[in-house]
Amino acid sequence: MMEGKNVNKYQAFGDVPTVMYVPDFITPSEESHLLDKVHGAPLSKWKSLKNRRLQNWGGVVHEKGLLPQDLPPWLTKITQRISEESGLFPSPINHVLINEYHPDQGIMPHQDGPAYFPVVAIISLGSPAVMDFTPHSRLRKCNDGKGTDEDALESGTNEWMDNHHPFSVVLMPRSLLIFKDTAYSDYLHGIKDGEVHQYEEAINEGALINQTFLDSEPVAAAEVVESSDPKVIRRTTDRISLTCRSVLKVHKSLFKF
Ligand SMILES: O=C(O)CCC(=O)C(=O)O
Ligand SMILES: [Fe+2]
Repeated sequence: MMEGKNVNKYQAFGDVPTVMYVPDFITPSEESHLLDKVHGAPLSKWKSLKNRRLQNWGGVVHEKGLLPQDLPPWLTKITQRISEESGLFPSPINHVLINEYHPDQGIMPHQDGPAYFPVVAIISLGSPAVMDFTPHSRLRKCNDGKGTDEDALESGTNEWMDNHHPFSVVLMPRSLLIFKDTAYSDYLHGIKDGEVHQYEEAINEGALINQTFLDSEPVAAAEVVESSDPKVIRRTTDRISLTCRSVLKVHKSLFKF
């Protein structure tokens, strides 16, 4: 696979080599443009779930592959850039899920489905949030084989095999997060409900220093507090994320499934 031309921007983190975070991947005006496009989509494009809304672009993902639909130009522009710069996608990004979260909404810890190539690129817009990664329950020490991921998350006192440990990434607006390989296969990822997200364990803390976040529009309604108890306060602005992935198996017609 070819290395991306800006591969040095795609810094991995210490013992979590399969997570990359690029602050300010897009400019404030690109952010506004993307937000306008997301909000300009027809209302019928939104699917409401219990705890968030989403738009599905690129077609319908089935267990066996993708029944494709062309991505609109405003999405191909950004996905081509991610693909070219990172050099991590084996084929064009052909699927984008757009999630919208109110400040008190999150997403349950989960793993992405088997239909996707195991590299995920997430662009964040609007309010910041903290994404938590938790090792899969099969990686617990003394695993009796019966533990569920819910058990693992609830007990909090788990010991993990090897160097698998829970960690978090602060997702600032305009940033790009990429996770792949081990982070994709051995961890669940999720975002807590609630307007305040702690981030003591954030692996990208260094990348947050000098963020011009508080000065920038249109997201001044949220705040990153650096103290002995660092946290992200989400306040009034929604967070919109673009989850960009490749589905390798593409079906030309429904009959070929
Ligand atoms: O909103 C995000 O950053 C994460 C979304 C996600 O994990 C997903 O759609 O599978
Ligand atoms: Fe996900």
